Amino acid sequence: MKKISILGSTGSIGTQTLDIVAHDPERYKVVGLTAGANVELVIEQAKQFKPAIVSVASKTDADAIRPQLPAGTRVVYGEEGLIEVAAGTDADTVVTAIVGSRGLPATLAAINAGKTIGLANKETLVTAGHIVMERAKQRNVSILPIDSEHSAIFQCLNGENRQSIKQITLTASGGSFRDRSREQLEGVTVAEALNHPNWAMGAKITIDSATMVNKGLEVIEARWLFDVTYDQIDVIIHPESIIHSYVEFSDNSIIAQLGLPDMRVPIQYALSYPERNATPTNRLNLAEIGKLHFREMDFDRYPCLRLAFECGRQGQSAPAVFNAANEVAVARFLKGEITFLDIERILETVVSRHQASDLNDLQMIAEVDAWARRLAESV
Ligand SMILES: NC(=O)C1=CN([C@@H]2O[C@H](COP(=O)(O)OP(=O)(O)OC[C@H]3O[C@@H](n4cnc5c(N)ncnc54)[C@H](OP(=O)(O)O)[C@@H]3O)[C@@H](O)[C@H]2O)C=CC1
Ligand SMILES: CC(=O)[C@@H](O)[C@H](O)COP(=O)(O)O
Ligand SMILES: [Mn+2]
Repeated sequence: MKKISILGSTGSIGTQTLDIVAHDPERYKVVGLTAGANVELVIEQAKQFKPAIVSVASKTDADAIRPQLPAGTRVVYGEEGLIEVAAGTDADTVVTAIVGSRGLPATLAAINAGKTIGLANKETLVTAGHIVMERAKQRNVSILPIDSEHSAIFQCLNGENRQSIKQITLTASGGSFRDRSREQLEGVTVAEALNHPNWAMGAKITIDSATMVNKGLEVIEARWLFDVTYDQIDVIIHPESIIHSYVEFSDNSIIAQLGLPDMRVPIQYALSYPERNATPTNRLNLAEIGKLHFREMDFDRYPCLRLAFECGRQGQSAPAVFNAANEVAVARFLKGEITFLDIERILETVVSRHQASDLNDLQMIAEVDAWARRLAESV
């Protein structure tokens, strides 16, 4: 039986991970859960899955939920609580499903403790890819991608010689506004932006998908996970999200991974790797679908993707600044403080005012992250 802790169990990835666990209770046991604001849901989850430890955002929440949890459940809170759940249990695998770079310290703590990482939280790799990957190598820890594109690539590379990779191509749905011109983006609403054509996901990633920042983060994530150069990474628009990504090899052969857009497949693969287990998902029927479509990426239509490539190529602190500015801009858009197009204006302003420098530790990362956030709040 595999023991699992989930950081961010109340979110889209967190709840789908629990769905996989509930589908296979003989194979998986939950030992730790963490929530942010949604204490009602984490209470329900704790009653159903009986983890040894639960973390919530604040001491007030921790004190309030303690009497409602199964007897013996440890309740912790805050940043230290997250780290305790990430590193202080007998979990084999820690699923990182918190949104944003705030997940970084707990992810590193889990790696330090020798836990296998099921990585959904792409912002951690964008912010500190060099530190995370180096630490994982030192500790001989596997980082198994949950992000659908990276799970696809990981599956395409199974048994392949990494030296034979010619090109990795990430597929992008195009997001909520894929059929609109840039002029038609003026005045779009939050509700429209949250209406993703293919995937039901948390609010932040859904907005990132619409701006194409999500694909930018994924380009940087792929650079670290698969140790390839930015020249080896390409993005193509594929509106159906059936081909989740593909790899071209030195002999011009291409291997792709396909499936219906359902995150429970890549989650299951990360939990069961190197085995494959059944999932409670629907099967793909290509004859029923009939046609799949592809379009070349238009970097003028999606300037945030161009900026992400530039930040990735620049390296050092540039990706961390790009990520932090984006987290603030998206939060401001979701609160109705700025327009959709202001997100990219903020990103461009913050990135252009940043002088990239080396990031050697968490303290330096925290400082540059805070600088970018302050500027993104004030633009
Ligand atoms: N959703 C998807 O299909 C995919 C998501 N990802 C990545 O996975 C990660 C999670 O995404 P998703 O599940 O959509 O996001 P959600 O917004 O649905 O969930 C985020 C989770 O993080 C928790 N959280 C938020 N703020 C805090 C905080 N301050 N302290 C502690 N916990 C906090 C939330 O808790 P609460 O709700 O209790 O406040 C929730 O459990 C992201 O990095 C995303 O990019 C990658 C590929 C696909
Ligand atoms: C499900 C998943 O992995 C998301 O990151 C998804 O890729 C978002 O879709 P697009 O960014 O392609 O619109
Ligand atoms: Mn993805």
